[in-house]
Parts: sequence; C-alpha cells; structure tokens
Amino acid sequence: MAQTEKLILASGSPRRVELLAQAGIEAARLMPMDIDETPKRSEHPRSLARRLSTGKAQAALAAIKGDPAHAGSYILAADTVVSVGRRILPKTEMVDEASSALHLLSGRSHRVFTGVCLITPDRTVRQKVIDTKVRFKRLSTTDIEHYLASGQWRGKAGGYAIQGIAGSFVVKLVGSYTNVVGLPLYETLTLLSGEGFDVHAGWADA
Ligand SMILES: Cc1cn([C@H]2C[C@H](O)[C@@H](COP(=O)(O)OP(=O)(O)OP(=O)(O)O)O2)c(=O)[nH]c1=O
Repeated sequence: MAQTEKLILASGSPRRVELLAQAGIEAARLMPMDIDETPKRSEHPRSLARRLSTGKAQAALAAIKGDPAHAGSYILAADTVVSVGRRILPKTEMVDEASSALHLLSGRSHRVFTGVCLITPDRTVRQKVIDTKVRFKRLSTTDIEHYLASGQWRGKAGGYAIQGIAGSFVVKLVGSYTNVVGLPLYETLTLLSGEGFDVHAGWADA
C-alpha cells in the first residue's frame, strides 16, 4: 500500500488495524503501549477515554524519542470505554466480569466512548472523544450462557464485541458503528487529513 506519510499506530488491537485498513490506511508500525488503564475515582467515562488515548500516544512518542527513523511520523492511539450512566464497565478478562456486564447491559441503553489521539510530526497533540449510544435487547439466561461460552467477550470493553454475535443484541444504535468496534473512522480520517496526512494515498491499493 503506497502511503506518503508514516503512521505509527500505538495499539495492539487487531480491530484497530483492520478498521484503519478498511479505510485504506496502513500503519507503518504497530506499537502496543502497556499503560495503567485503571479509572480514577469517579472519573467520567469520557475523561477516561481521553486520558488513556492520550497516554498511549504519549507513551509511543516517548518510546521513539531520538530515533531519526520516526522523526516525521504521525502517532495515532485510541481507547474504548463502555458505560452505563457514569458506571464504567471493565475490559473483561474473566468470565464473571463478562457475565455481570451482560446482565447490566441487557434490555437497556449504554454509551461507548472512544478517545482518539493524534500526535503530528511537529508534535502537536490533537484529541477527540466520540460517543455512540447502543441499546441491547433483553438478554435471556440462555443468550448470556451461550455468549459467555463463545469467548467473544474476552479483552473487549463492556464484555461484548458488536462485530460478532453481539451484533444481534443491538436494537438501536445512534452514532458511529466503527466507534464501538474501537476506532471511529469518519472522525479519525478527519483528524488525520486536518493535520496534513494524505488519507487517500493508499486507496488505490486497498
Ligand atoms: C464495545 C467493543 C469493544 N471492542 C474492543 C475494542 C478494543 O480493542 C477493546 C477495548 O480496549 P482498549 O483498551 O480500548 O484497547 P486494547 O487494549 O484492546 O488495544 P490497545 O493496544 O489499542 O490499547 O474492546 C470491540 O472489539 N468491539 C466492541 O463492540
């Protein structure tokens, strides 16, 4: 894929790589950043998404500091947070966490916030948080049991992945679908092109 500017994606999420590729953008380098993602006491989900996406981008910037190979690179990072009201749901690693999250999401609306942070070659930091409102059907015990057995909740904010089986739980979605999967494409490409990144350079080869 021909890409004029170099883009570092400060992420280990295969979803984010795939979403960028879907939009015709290939990251020159993937840099998963292991930062502390613990919410602060009574932190708003929007603030958490902002803080963590910026933290991942800043950590990647610190890691490439002084490396001439990355002097002209853009750095992109994101963080997705699911909340019911002000309650932040964890990125589920254990089955009981996923079970509680699904019981909470059943038959009601929740919000998905994705923070996107872009650091430009001149090291300007640009940040946005996008939110999507999602309403789930009422989940039966059988739905939840079988969904837990699928394992599709593992490592996902809020204990589900809309791009899989859980897409069938969605009664209504208001806002960006790709935001829920982990990277809001319209807003990310707008941010990149606004900072001089040629978003069209790889489209012929996408
Ligand atoms: C709600 C939802 C989340 N997710 C994923 C997106 C993110 O990968 C994950 C939320 O965790 P994040 O901490 O945002 O990202 P991550 O740790 O997976 O990756 P990174 O290296 O970029 O920090 O949940 C889905 O894939 N589908 C969904 O429907």
